[in-house]
Amino acid sequence: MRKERGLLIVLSGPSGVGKGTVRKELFSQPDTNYEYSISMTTRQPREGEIDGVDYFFKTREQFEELIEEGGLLEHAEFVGNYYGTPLAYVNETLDAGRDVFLEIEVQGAAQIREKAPDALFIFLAPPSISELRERLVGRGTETEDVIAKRIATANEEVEMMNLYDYVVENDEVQNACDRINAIIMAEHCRRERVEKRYLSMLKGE
Ligand SMILES: Nc1ncnc2c1ncn2[C@@H]1O[C@H](COP(=O)(O)OP(=O)(O)OP(=O)(O)O)[C@@H](O)[C@H]1O
Ligand SMILES: Nc1nc2c(ncn2[C@@H]2O[C@H](COP(=O)(O)O)[C@@H](O)[C@H]2O)c(=O)[nH]1
Repeated sequence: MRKERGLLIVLSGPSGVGKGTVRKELFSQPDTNYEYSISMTTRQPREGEIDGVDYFFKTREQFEELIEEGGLLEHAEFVGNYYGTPLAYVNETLDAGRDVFLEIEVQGAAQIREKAPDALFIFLAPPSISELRERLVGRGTETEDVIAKRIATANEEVEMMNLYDYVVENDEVQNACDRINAIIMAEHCRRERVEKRYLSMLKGE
């Protein structure tokens, strides 16, 4: 029997909204049924970040080679650094029938919308821009200058939220996780219904 291709789930939203926090919480749940695609970046590792766990850390030369070779599903330059999704891992995992979860910024999500319009697009939104700023400052990983650039970019990014299938407010981490799990479950049910309808149409029922 033909194996159903997995679902590509794209979680996007401004820097500091809590994408990583929500994603880690989702993946800490024992019944999580999707795989996380580890991104590549040219940014310097933050304290405690591990190569191959948080990111695959690359030089600009290595990253540009990957772009040339067509090794990335999408990539973007964000506040001075490259970020991108390895293509082979995503394809192999989806082909094996497993769902893949991407946590990326909005330019990359827009590229995936072009290449894989049947992916599920979720925008994680902050309660307000001032709360977003507080979260970025509170995280304490960027300089004031970089925080200012990320906030300026966030103002443009929130304009894009109407292009997404769903907008989830990250007020409380657990609420956001519950909403995302419900959206993914509903999407699977919708796809199953469409597939059944299509098969019965083919059989002439
Ligand atoms: N619902 C929430 N309420 C309060 N603080 C939160 C919430 N979600 C995340 N945070 C905090 O906000 C900060 C930024 O979160 P996180 O690093 O997960 O954001 P991000 O969207 O992944 O950022 P980036 O895109 O820069 O990687 C962290 O200090 C985190 O603990
Ligand atoms: N387009 C892509 N964006 C990505 C990817 N991996 C992470 N990101 C996003 O970049 C910013 C900055 O990340 P940070 O770790 O430096 O704070 C943030 O919005 C990430 O979600 C990717 O593969 N492609």
